[in-house]
Amino acid sequence: MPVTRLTDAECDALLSECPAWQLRADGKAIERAFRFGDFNAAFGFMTRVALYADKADHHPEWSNVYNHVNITLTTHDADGLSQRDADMARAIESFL
Ligand SMILES: C[C@H](O)[C@H](O)[C@H]1CNC2=NC(N)=NC(=O)C2=N1
Repeated sequence: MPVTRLTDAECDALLSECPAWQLRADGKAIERAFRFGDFNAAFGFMTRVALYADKADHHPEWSNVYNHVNITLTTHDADGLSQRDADMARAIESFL
């Protein structure tokens, strides 16, 4: 199902609201690195993100090494950024 991509203005607004996120060089994703006190805290965060993703049917591209988590958000159905990514980034920030 085609999904509408964010406009440049919407993308700029998202990045100014969530300054810890960076726009990927190709402009099709946003990414952020997280560091937690230990693995337990990192995995608890990942669990909250996973529950959000399952409910939203919108899934991150992510990795975890001990207390580090890296997340990339993009909308495959749009081949770029959509409102789903903006909503998810804001939700993720609220988990911190
Ligand atoms: C069929 C299912 O609803 C789609 O494949 C969903 C699943 N999760 C998704 N996650 C992301 N990041 N992008 C998508 O386009 C997407 N599409």
